[in-house]
Order: sequence, then C-alpha cells, then structure tokens
Amino acid sequence: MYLKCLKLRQFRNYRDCLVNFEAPKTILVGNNAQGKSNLLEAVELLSTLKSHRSGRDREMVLEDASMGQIQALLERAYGSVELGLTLRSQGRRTVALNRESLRRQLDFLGILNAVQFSSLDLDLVRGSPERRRNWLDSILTQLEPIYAYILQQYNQVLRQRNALLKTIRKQEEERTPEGVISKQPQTELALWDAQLATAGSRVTRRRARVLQRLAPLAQSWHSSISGKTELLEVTYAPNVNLEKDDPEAVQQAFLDKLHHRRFPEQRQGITLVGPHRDDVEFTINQTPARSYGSQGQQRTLVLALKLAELKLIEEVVGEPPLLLLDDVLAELDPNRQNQLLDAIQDRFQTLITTTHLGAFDAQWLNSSQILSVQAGQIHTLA
Ligand SMILES: Nc1ncnc2c1ncn2[C@@H]1O[C@H](COP(=O)(O)OP(=O)(O)OP(=O)(O)O)[C@@H](O)[C@H]1O
Repeated sequence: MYLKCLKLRQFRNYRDCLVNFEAPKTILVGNNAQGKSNLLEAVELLSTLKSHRSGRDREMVLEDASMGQIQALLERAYGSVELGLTLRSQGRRTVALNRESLRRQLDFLGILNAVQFSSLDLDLVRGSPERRRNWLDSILTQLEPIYAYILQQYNQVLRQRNALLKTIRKQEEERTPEGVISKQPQTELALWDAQLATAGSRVTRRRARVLQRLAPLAQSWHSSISGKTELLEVTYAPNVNLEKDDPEAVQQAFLDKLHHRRFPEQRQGITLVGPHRDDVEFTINQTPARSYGSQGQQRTLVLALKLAELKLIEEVVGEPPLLLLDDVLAELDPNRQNQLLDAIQDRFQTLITTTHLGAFDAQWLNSSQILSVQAGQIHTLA
C-alpha cells in the first residue's frame, strides 16, 4: 500500500498542511517540538484510530480550535481510498471513507496498515506488562479489525465486574455480626464470571495465535541481526493458561481460576483473573532479556520484533504495510541501520523522523524524499 498524500487541518500544531509523498522513503527533518512526531501520529491514527501518546481527542485538536481533521489518499492493490478522521475538542470523533461517513468506526480499521517504531518501543522489553499487551493488541487490531471490538467488550465486562466486586467488598465491610447479607450480588457475580470467561477467552486465544506466528519471524530476524550468535524466544504468558486453542476448554480454565481466586478478588474488590494481566516474555539464549539483556541486545530485539510485525502484516493483509520510524534510526548503529535498510528496501513505504541528517547512511539519503518540518509547516529539501 502506498500513502500518496496526507492533509492535516487543525491537528496538533498543524493549521493547514498538505504533504505529497513522492518516494518510498520520506525523511522528516527538524528541531525538537516542530511537529515531526505529530505527523506520524496522524498516520497512526488513520491506521488504528489510536495514538500511543494521547488518549484524548481534545489534546490533538489545535489549541483554541474546536475541530481537527486528518485526510489521506491511500493506494491499495484494489484501488485508491480516501480516508478522513475528524476530531473534536468536545464531542465524538467521526470517520469517513471515500467521503462517506461511516456509522461504525470498526469499518475504518484495517485499511491503512502501519508498523510504528519509536524510541518508546525500546521500552517494550523493560517496560510494564501493559506496554507489551498494548503492543500485541495493536498488531491484532491491524490483522483482524474485529479484535478491537472483542477487546472493547472484554474491557466493558471487566469494568462492570470490578464495580460489582467493590460493592461486595463494601457490603462485607459494613456487615454487622448479626446482619443478614443479600445473596443478590453473588448471583450477579456468577453471571459476570460467565461473561468474563467468554469475552476473555476470545482475547487470550487470539493473543496466543498471533504470538505463535510472530515468534518464529522475530527469532529469525534476531538471529540474522546478531550474526547467528543469539537465540530469541518470544513466549506468551497468559494469566489464564490455555493448553489448546479450544474455546470451551479455555472458558473452563477461566471459570476454574475465577473460582480459585474468589476470596482474594472479593477482599481486594478487583478482578485478578483474565487477559488484562497477561504478559509476553522475551529470552535471549534462555536468559530473560528484561533483566540481563544489554541495551544493544534489547535494541536488536525490538528491531527484530518490528521487522517481524512488518512481515506478518504483509503476509496476512497481502500488501506491505507502512513503516513509521519515529526518531529511532539514529539510535541504531550502522550495522542495525543496514539490516533495516536491507529488510525494507523499497517494498515498505517508510516515513522517518530525525533531528539531523548526519546519522544517515548516504544510501538512505540518496533514495529518500527529504522534508523539513518547522513549527507545523513542511517544505521540500530534496
Ligand atoms: N493540540 C495542539 N495544538 C497546538 N500545538 C500542539 C498541540 N499538541 C502538540 N502541539 C505542539 O506540537 C509540538 C510537538 O511536536 P512533535 O511532538 O511532533 O515534536 P517533534 O518535531 O517530533 O520533536 P521531537 O524531536 O522533540 O520529538 C510542540 O510544540 C507542542 O506544543
């Protein structure tokens, strides 16, 4: 797929800006806080309807404006598509395809596929489990947009079950020795258990499946970048174990664990069982990368994961996704830069941000469109 142009109106620090992408690689160069990451964020939003930086639409709309817009023209194998996203400082966002407003945001997902690689991703290994869950979820959403809905349903059940557990805890705390306790919350809890198991097993099974496909790809990249000296293993650590990919078996395992954790859950007033407590483990030569991996090894690992994402999305979607490199290239040594260059060639359209061109290999510079970004304005340099 190829992003031909992007138009930003009142989005972040862009008042009105049109960018035509004229080469498979575009380097956006500029000082700090000029709007380079904002532009990549706009593409990320068109891809997943999520930004890894901010949850609030209000913060993404240009200060003092009430509405911001991101529009793009994308070429896919089946034809051109016009994407439009309108953000409001108050009120709901709306999405449009080929200028027609869509009723369901789900239908907007999976049209523009992109893999994002920013310096924040270097935190994927050392960061919290939530970081790794979000990473996994964003891959899944791209591969299978319905996953966004599945996850939303799970989170909704989780919130409601947590509220009920808090009510139960409060009731317990306020109970006098001779007081009679209502059975109703417990009956209600059994209903929520069943819903949590159903929705949770959908999430867990999908996460397991995607990792099963991603892990060998990442392993092979990691081996090649490390000169075959390191063996990477990527393993899913689900909160509810799944022995096989069978919905009923996973739901039963879920219900068994809920039963087992009943008292701590009611004491703490929160749900302790489910994929909101999953993690992903990375080991290098059988040692946890988190605690032992050097900075260099962790960089290799994250680069391998990103390359694996590109490959997997390409395999599943049938077209190469975009690659968004936000300020990470300079952090990779020449060897890793070249590995990346070899891997993407001209097959994956790549948008790269940087504060200086000095860190780039001459080959990169010669084959790229170079744009300068200054206070929300974009000019062509080469
Ligand atoms: N809603 C908004 N309205 C106006 N300006 C905004 C808004 N949100 C962010 N900005 C501005 O955008 C700028 C940040 O841009 P961005 O994050 O793209 O930086 P960058 O060019 O990638 O620089 P760096 O190299 O530091 O990452 C800041 O000046 C910030 O004040």
